Amino acid sequence: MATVHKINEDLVKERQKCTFNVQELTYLLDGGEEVTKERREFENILRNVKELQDEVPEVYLSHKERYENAVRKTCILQNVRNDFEKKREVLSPRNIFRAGYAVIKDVSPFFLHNGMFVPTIIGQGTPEQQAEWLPKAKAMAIIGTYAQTELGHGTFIRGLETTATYDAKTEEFILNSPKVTSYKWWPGGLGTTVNHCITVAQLYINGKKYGIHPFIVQIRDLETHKPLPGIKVGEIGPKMGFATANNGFLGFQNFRIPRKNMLMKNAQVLKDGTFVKGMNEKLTYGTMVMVRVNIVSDSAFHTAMAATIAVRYAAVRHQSQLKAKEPEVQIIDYLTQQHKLFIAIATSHAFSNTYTWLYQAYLKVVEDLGKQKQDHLPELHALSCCLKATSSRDAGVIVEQCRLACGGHGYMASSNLPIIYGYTTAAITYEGEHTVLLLQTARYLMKAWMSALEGKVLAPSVAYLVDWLKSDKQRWQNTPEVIVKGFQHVAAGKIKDAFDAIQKHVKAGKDYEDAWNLASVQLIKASEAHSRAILCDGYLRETVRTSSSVSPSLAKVLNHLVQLYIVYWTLETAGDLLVYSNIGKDDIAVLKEKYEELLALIRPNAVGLVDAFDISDEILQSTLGSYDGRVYERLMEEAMKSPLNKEPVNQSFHKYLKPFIKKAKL
Ligand SMILES: CCCCCCCCCCCCCCC/C=C/C(=O)SCCNC(=O)CCNC(=O)[C@H](O)C(C)(C)COP(=O)(O)OP(=O)(O)OC[C@H]1O[C@@H](n2cnc3c(N)ncnc32)[C@H](O)[C@@H]1OP(=O)(O)O
Ligand SMILES: Cc1cc2nc3c(=O)[nH]c(=O)nc-3n(C[C@H](O)[C@H](O)[C@H](O)COP(=O)(O)OP(=O)(O)OC[C@H]3O[C@@H](n4cnc5c(N)ncnc54)[C@H](O)[C@@H]3O)c2cc1C
Repeated sequence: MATVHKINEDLVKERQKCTFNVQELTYLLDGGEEVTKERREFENILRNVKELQDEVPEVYLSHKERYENAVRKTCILQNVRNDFEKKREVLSPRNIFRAGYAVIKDVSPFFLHNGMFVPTIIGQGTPEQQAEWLPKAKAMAIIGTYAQTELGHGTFIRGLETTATYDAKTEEFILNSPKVTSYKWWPGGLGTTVNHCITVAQLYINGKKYGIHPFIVQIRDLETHKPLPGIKVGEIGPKMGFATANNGFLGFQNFRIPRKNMLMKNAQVLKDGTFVKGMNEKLTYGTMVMVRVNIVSDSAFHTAMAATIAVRYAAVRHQSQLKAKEPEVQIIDYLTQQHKLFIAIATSHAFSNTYTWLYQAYLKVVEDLGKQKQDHLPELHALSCCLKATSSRDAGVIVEQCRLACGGHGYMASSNLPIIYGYTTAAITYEGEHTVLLLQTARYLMKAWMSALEGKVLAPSVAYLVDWLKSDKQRWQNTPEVIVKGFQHVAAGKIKDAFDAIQKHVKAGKDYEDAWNLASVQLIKASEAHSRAILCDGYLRETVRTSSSVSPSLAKVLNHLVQLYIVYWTLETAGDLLVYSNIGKDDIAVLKEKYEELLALIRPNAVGLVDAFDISDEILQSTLGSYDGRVYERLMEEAMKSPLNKEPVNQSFHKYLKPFIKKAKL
């Protein structure tokens, strides 16, 4: 039986100070008591699977051993999940996603199977194709990934070079990678794990190019796992993070697949080679929209993980004296520390709340598309791009801030903060590079601005442009509602400036594309300001909505958090607000005080707030952040696991050091 340790006294005291019911907040964040119970039950089962406990910490394994261990454990995880789902409802995707971190220390080599392979079959396949592939994929009788990016192109997917040439005689597509830059590069699990993939390739029929389309391709033999003839596949090697994700490369040489393997929900190729266009060619990009929406939720979770570690550590850690002759204080009592950490808690809440409404908007668009309606698709694309970009970027900054807030110990692998940073920061690039996605939103914003000038009715997320044009700027008040309006004024002002900059360049004789490039720094700033306005507005609205259905003590704390988020960003962007809104210097001075008051109000609830994220020690895997706060004992226990501590004298002493020292003495 596992030894039960005493909880650190500081943490006990912190938990006694908490003014709200932690469990109530956990249920709220999970989306209901039932979801929490399901999650805890599943995590508890995993906790007791002996084979999932690592004898040697993963960090000491070689690249190959680490991968093999990850595959072994992912297979066990999948079996446990299957058994669980036999008896009960299917687990919610978020609960599986979270539990995965308790098993795989980094990123699973099967990540892309559930994350993109299965969703692409659902989103891009016809009912017949779904009937053929989905049961096998869901049961994991076939394992797949999403192979889009190539060595030469990741962002500009219209420029992909893999070709799929239709041969009407045999009713097959012939896949080829004509150049080294045409090789697929990056797909998770592709290296040595998957036997299938969705390949995105340029379609050619009778010498004519029809753009990029998704194809299901079997790349390895199901029995021997050897690459099929005509397939060149392998792993791309070590990266900054994603150590066990098994990212791979893939090339095709005259590799034939049947016609039915092109996913044809949108566009089709008939037997005789006739190409039937879909309702909108951008629907081929549908899986990316879905994943971008999910990244907002992932960012909330990664931020919550880092906040949990750093807040608990800050409560346990004592360093320096505030006053001479008094004991060293808990570092959480330094206001600068609260400034670093409480925004991390609030940011996680901001992203969770944003995800709640964004996911509903996504479901509505999917439902509409089923009825051949696509009116809300451009707005969803614009929102998912800028919110993916901003949430992943903010999460990266916050995780690093939490690491720094843990001082030297934050640099230890055993704090888990370096690994969390590795996978958080990857999301800034994957699924659409940060700047590129901001520019996609800017494209939408420029059109919206033009429509606003023409007096047209705008989509809800940009309706503030019309208000801004119509009304005088509202008299400033330091209330959350007016500050949110202020963020909208900043966004509107920056959108107008970027638009005017483009017009100026065009008037000076530039092509629109060159004018766009010349204005693009302003365009991304406009897009960022739009994101911040959307985040603050959505977070405030969701908090007001939920506050009426929770206990008054919890409503109060949620209100402190949303205010902190809004005031924090007001002070961070005060320069912009001074330029574009009616805020005055005196208002800013008042808000500085308000910010300090909010830090003080949140202080007694800080540990309770991170406890409410309910992230188990197995998922956190952090010497600094465990529930019991045995920071120093755990640091020492983990250090003792180093293979270098297993023998009193390392052989390198006899081989190298001793002769070296002897020589030095002569
Ligand atoms: C329940 C919650 C928890 C869930 C847990 C589960 C976790 C799951 C995790 C998931 C796994 C995570 C995966 C990680 C691994 C990473 C994988 C990858 O990275 S896959 C590869 C991703 N690649 C990209 O994202 C490529 C980025 N590039 C593009 O998207 C495009 O090339 C571009 C949008 C930048 C440009 O496309 P292009 O065709 O050149 O378009 P234009 O710029 O000319 O625009 C034309 C027009 O189209 C509109 N548009 C563009 N994209 C879309 C879209 N997706 N949907 C709708 N409309 C779109 C654009 O707005 C333009 O409109 P217009 O009216 O003409 O202005
Ligand atoms: C960890 C990880 C996992 C991944 N997993 C997968 C996967 O499973 N499947 C898959 O298919 N892909 C995957 N990818 C690839 C990923 O989707 C691409 O790397 C990403 O879309 C960025 O494309 P790129 O690498 O071509 O960057 P580039 O586009 O070459 O970006 C380089 C720079 O150029 C700038 N730039 C490019 N175009 C423009 C523009 N139009 N305007 C202004 N600036 C521009 C960018 O802002 C950036 O600063 C993964 C990547 C990573 C890092």
